[in-house]
Amino acid sequence: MTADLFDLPQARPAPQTSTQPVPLAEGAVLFPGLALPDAPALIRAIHDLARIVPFRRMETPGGRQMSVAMTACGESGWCSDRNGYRYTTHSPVTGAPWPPLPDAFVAISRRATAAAGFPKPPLQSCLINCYEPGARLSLHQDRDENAPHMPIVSLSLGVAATFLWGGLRRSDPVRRLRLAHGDVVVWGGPSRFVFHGIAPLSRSSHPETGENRFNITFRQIAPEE
Ligand SMILES: O=C(O)CCC(=O)C(=O)O
Ligand SMILES: [Fe+2]
Repeated sequence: MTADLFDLPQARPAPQTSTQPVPLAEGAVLFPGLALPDAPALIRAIHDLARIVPFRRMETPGGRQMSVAMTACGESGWCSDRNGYRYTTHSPVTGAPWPPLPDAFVAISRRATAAAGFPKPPLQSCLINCYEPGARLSLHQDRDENAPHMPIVSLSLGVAATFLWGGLRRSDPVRRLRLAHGDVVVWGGPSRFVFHGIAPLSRSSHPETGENRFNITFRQIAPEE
């Protein structure tokens, strides 16, 4: 894969249909447009979930407010506050268990995982991120889960973003990839702990989400189901 494919976020036009998978590293692949047919149902499900547990901008352990607003569903949901990052079985906001995964979520997690060649889909937890213009997620590893053999499945909906895809060390070079509406990235195996993030979201608009970008990530958080 040549570097210039990745260096220019605008180099790849937003696909109207799915196109060929783009390998990112061993165990990591981008599926342009894989979730496009499911996008309206996924977005409806996000709005339904947000009525049960509203999006909120959580505090980091260092006391800063995240620019990305989050909610969750599944057996467990990811939370951050002054005490650290963790998964909880109940929403700290409602005190109730997190809502179950909507059927449309389960279906796309299964499809993407199979397409990437992993034997089982991660379905225990789903984090939903809402980015407004300027919101970002700095370079990090997903390592609050206790199931290193299971991949992360990540879907992008709405306004396109620049995905930062690094290496296993924070200091490794970082590629910039455009993630458009309906794109899916799966990373696992030797890429499970690759550093990644999202550059500040540009102000733009999408017919299905307005100025927002939604991201859904599926994770397995315990060694066995
Ligand atoms: O928004 C994205 O595409 C990435 C989200 C992410 O890395 C995370 O939620 O841990
Ligand atoms: Fe992440």
